[in-house]
Amino acid sequence: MGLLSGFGGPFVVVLASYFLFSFVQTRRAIQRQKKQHACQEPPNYPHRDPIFGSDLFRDNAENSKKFGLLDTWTNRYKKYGETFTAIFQGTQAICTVDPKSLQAITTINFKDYGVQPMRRAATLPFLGEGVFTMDGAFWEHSRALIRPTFSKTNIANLPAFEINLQKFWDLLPKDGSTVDLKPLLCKLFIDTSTQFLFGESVNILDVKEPQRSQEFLDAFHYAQQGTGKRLQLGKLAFLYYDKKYYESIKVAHAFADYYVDKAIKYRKSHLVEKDAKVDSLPGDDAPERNIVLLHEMAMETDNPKDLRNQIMHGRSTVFLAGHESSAITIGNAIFQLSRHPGKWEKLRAEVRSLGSAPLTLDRLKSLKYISNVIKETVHLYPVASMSTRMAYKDTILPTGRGPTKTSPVFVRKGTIVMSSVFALHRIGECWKPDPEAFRPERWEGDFQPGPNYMPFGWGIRTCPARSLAEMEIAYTLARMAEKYERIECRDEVVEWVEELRVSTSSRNGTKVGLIEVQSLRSILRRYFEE
Ligand code: HEM
Repeated sequence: MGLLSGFGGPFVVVLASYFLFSFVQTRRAIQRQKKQHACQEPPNYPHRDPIFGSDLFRDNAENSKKFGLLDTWTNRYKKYGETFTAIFQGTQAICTVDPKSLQAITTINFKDYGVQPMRRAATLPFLGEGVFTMDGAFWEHSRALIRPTFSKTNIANLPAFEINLQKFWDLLPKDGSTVDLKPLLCKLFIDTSTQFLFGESVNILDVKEPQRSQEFLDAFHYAQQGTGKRLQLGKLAFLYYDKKYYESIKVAHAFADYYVDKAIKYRKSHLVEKDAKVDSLPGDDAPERNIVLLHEMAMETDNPKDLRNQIMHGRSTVFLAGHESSAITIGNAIFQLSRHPGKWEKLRAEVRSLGSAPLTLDRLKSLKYISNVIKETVHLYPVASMSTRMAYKDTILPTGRGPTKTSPVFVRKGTIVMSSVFALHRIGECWKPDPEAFRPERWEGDFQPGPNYMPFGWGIRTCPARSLAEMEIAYTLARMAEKYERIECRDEVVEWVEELRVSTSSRNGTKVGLIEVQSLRSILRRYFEE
């Protein structure tokens, strides 16, 4: 005791001096780097609580409750500038929608940033570790697992998709009465993506189908909703407790495990087949088989946990990505087209110009207006509306500050860099004069928004399924155009209202009346007969 009290004073002084010295050294190093790169300071968000940023947190929560968080962020960028600093749950944050900076984060300076610190803990109970939540070697391994499948299936399996589409038609009213397309489109893509992922569809479109699939789906959506809340809570995710959330996770995992077991059996039998083939005569070609993502992954690993994680994984899981993003985007496109009958007619005229031959991939690719409708839909309503990264080291955002907005911004290690893709798609000069208008025509000619447009992400972590998704969306719209003369808006609320979960969608769905081509003819026939 005496010894401690004897040394206590000098020890504290030495320790304090050490910290002071390191602090001064770090500040000097930062100043040197700032000077070397001619960095400028971004403006600060006017916090009332500059330590924890609790005012910003509360403001976000209140606007989220009023379904106005996306507009709130857009207005903040308009007010404080395209790049400004803030405090997010006690951590320094840089909020930016500067296109060149976002481009640098996702390409040349990719390794300086990561997603894991924000995503892993919040998503772990449900999604485990996988391509969506991890960085570095783990992410590279996960991405490598799914890459071969996406490169082979860039070409969507349209005949298989058509089978599901036929079942989808059966669920739609034939008499033009009001229907909300949102949940039905979701079912269409659940069947499509489970076919692609597991090799067998859960057949949720089938009205006679067992309630097991519905039970899984409800559990999946509940767990997904809880995961969305945990992501919003950020560092405070551990405070989130909901018994039903954990029960839902158990149901969803049990469902996934069934398919994982099958995939592992497939791997074993396929490896035996492969060994047998070594002894077979040359020229014995393997029969054509459909690509099943889980089987492709099972050929790379036999680790059940690894496989389940890849199945369960958020946007990256093929499951969530496959069924949600495309379904939401088609719903949003119809949402707008039902409010713009002239544009629906233009889309139909383009599809009619192809004649009666079946819709092949090449024919789909020639449909420029449909392609522009898709681009415009994800411009207005990006499914991934927010993007967040953390700096793993001291680094630089190349532009964004200074009088000409070309001066770099210094980013200290541990800073969160937050971006609103929703705001990015509204703020840039290229969107003027009508960034909020639904105008597929803006994509005609040589319009190139470059990094002002990132609905599928950008750079190294960009969506690997972009072509697949675009083809499936184009096919669905083209087939609807063949079938429906008119799509009437039946929403009571005219505006699009946000719903923020892991993905961003229309809170009020897409309520429409679908007027079939034939039924219009028969109405006219009846009219003239009378
Ligand atoms: C309209 C449809 C879609 C949109 C708008 C979309 C958008 C995105 C975005 C923005 C990202 C990047 C997220 C980030 O930066 O962290 C992403 C990643 C990803 N998407 Fe998509 N996606 C769509 C459809 C799909 C589909 C259908 C699949 C699979 C069948 C898929 C699989 C993935 C995967 C695996 C990743 C993770 C990439 C990585 O982190 O390395 N997406 N998607």
